[in-house]
Amino acid sequence: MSDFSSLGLSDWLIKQCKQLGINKPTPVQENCMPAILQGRDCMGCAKTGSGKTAAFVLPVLQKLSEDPYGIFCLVLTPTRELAYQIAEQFRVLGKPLGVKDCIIVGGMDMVTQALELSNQPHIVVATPGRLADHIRSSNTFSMKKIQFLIMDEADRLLEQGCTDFTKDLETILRALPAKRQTLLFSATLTDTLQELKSIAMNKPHFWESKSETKTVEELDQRFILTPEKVKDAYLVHLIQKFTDEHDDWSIIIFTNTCKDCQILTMMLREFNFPTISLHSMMKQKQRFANLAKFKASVYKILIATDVAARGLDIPTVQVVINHNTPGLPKIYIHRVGRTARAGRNGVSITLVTQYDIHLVQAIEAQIQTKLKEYPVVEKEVLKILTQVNVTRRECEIKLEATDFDEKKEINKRKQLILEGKDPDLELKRKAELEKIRKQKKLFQQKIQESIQKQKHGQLKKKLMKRKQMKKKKAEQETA
Ligand SMILES: Nc1ncnc2c1ncn2[C@@H]1O[C@H](COP(=O)(O)OP(=O)(O)OP(=O)(O)O)[C@@H](O)[C@H]1O
Repeated sequence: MSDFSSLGLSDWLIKQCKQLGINKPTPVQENCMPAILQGRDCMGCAKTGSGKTAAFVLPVLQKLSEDPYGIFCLVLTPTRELAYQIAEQFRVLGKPLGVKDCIIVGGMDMVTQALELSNQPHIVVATPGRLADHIRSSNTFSMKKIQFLIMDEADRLLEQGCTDFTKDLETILRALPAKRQTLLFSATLTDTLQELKSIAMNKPHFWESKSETKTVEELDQRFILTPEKVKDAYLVHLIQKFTDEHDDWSIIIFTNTCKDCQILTMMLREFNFPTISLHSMMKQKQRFANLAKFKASVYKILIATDVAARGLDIPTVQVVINHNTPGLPKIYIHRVGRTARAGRNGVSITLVTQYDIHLVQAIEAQIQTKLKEYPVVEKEVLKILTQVNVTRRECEIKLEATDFDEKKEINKRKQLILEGKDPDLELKRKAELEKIRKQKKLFQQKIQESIQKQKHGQLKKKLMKRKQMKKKKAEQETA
């Protein structure tokens, strides 16, 4: 394995790395940094926790030190928390350079951000939506001279999931110079490879770690098969067990929805577990505050939606629990990747109901690893089942008494207005679509039924015919 200096990194940066305990390059750094330093576009696909951030931060800082100006580099990332984490890496590693960074994310004051942008920071780290808003509404900054465009979690930025970034990305790309270096990184690039290649146009250097498995070896991947109604009791049992056995462990629990995240947080608090939550229906300042408290181990348990699935680097996390089985293998890979980072060990436990078995099979096929059953004394779980379910119901009632659902509705309407749509018209359109969908389903059901009837009728006819022939034959034989 080579060292940082043979990869072309300057002494001052090597010294900075040493201070952070980064002594030898990881494979993604070893294979991507020389190409970036040579001025090439680069696409790097390596497992979670393998040091992809430093693989782009270090060469950018080196190039910035040779010709410092603002805005030199733009980093795009799908979540606000991740934007802060990346900016921090630039700040820490680039300390001797006095790097000026600026974070442009939603949920924070736009005027302050506009001012910071006009001060020509060296590095801008942004989520696409808010940056596109600034580009559309302001002419006090220019990104026409940027040297680097970096898309971290690049596949997420390009996929059309619940947050679709494509329109904002178009706006941003139009504001950038064609002559630039484009760097794309993720642990799961392959699904969107073609789209990514069109963004990194200059024959990018593509590097992918050559392992068959998609998750790290240090991760012990487990599952528990449970009926839906017993899930929460398993969860409480597992947390009790982990907290009894380990003082210094942190746990992340992933849930499917914001509401589930909120209810589980309330429930675990009723059991006196130091729990805090992170989901997109919280105010941004609260999100940052909660994450900071979790990172500082003030709270040992974080319950989060997939807003925390990608990129977050919290070394104390030893356990990831999937309260629901992720619908996509890719989401599973990122979620469980919040533990067992940078060579550390970790455990992931996925709660699986009988309806999720096909999802587990898809996950196993993708990661090329079989999940092992996590041993639990079922008697212990059944002992707390009633208490857990009653507590959950109480929390649900408490939440219903708040304006949680109402807030969700308001947030949805706000989002539609921001997208330039009329919320009432949109609701009508959705209702009509739903009606058409139902009619279509009904129609398909009817067709299926008539096909079945027809088949049944044909079969009946065949059987009758056969019977008649048999009868005729028998009569002929007796005659
Ligand atoms: N060469 C290195 N040696 C030791 N530790 C490193 C090295 N490079 C980075 N690290 C550390 O490894 C941890 C994980 O790095 P990073 O967050 O960049 O992972 P990642 O590959 O981006 O993961 P993800 O896909 O989950 O975003 C960080 O704490 C980082 O400081």
